[in-house]
Amino acid sequence: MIVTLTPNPSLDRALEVDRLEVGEVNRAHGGHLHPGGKGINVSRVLVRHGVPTLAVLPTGGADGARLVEMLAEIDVPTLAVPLADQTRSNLTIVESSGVTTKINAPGPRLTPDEVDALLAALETQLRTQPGALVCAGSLPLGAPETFFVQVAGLAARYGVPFILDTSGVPLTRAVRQGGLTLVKPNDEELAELVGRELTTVGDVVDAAREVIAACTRAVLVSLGAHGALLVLADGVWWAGGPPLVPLSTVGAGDSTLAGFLTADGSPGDRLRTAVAFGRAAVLLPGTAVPDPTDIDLDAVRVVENPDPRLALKEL
Ligand SMILES: Nc1ncnc2c1ncn2[C@@H]1O[C@H](COP(=O)(O)OP(=O)(O)OP(=O)(O)O)[C@@H](O)[C@H]1O
Ligand SMILES: O=P(O)(O)OC[C@@]1(O)O[C@H](CO)[C@@H](O)[C@@H]1O
Repeated sequence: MIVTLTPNPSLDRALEVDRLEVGEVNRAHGGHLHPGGKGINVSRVLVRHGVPTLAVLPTGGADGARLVEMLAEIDVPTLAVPLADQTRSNLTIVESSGVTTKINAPGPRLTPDEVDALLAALETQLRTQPGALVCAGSLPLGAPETFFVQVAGLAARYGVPFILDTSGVPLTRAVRQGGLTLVKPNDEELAELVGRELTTVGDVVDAAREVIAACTRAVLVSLGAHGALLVLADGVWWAGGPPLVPLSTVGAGDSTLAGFLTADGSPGDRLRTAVAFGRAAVLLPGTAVPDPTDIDLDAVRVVENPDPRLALKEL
């Protein structure tokens, strides 16, 4: 069983346009509505691939109720903590070329009691000793910057491996505190975390090793069209395949993480699966998540100890 926590879920609304004209009236020719938020997306993928999961999330207002209904319709078990404020909607605009523009709302403001209720709900699940806890996405207003530090403390108390996919100050605080099993940044989030530009494979590996020294056993760095790098204390693997023209890149990182969690075997095999899941996600519209039939492991090449001098853009 994998428990996910999404502190700031959303209804993901996607609109398709030929070309986005900024400052003009744009007419969409298609649209999609999906339950969203990074942890929720991980749970959605896990359900599709037969891995038991439960999504913990705060919800408020009509959109919050709709989100829980939509998750029930696709058999994603949820533990929803009620809020006085409203669950957010995030907007994606996808152009025919595959260029994706995303506008994320800040989300509801949680009261201190609601933050405590969310942590208490999570603790009820951690007591059952799930196989892992995945916390993913941004923090809503009112949640302290140390929110994931508190979550790490809870996970440690119950001996549950803690996997984190977030960014900015909440990520920095969690990394400083330690006690993580896996961190899943993209290259930009990792660059922000270590405070320098990352242009080569070696740059990413050095940055990931700093994170390993500080707080975690593994770092899975997604690189968009250039695949992903998995860095452990004793090895580095790259996996990727021919670039794809995306229908929507939203949630590709979440599918990547879910793919990694579903896979068995060597680190290279698990990375191959992760990248195949991410690639499958970009070929789906909105925040749709891949089915087993969408996964093409053969399209993914894995390289152990990739050349550190290679530019990320050359991968
Ligand atoms: N254009 C593309 N062509 C091929 N694969 C892609 C492309 N874009 C993304 N991917 C795949 O999806 C994975 C995740 O992409 P990315 O690094 O953009 O995730 P992310 O920034 O964490 O996304 P999100 O936060 O929206 O979930 C990549 O590792 C890669 O395997
Ligand atoms: O604002 P956050 O929490 O950082 O990201 C939220 C979000 O962009 O992440 C998912 C894709 O990864 C979407 O379903 C959702 O809209």
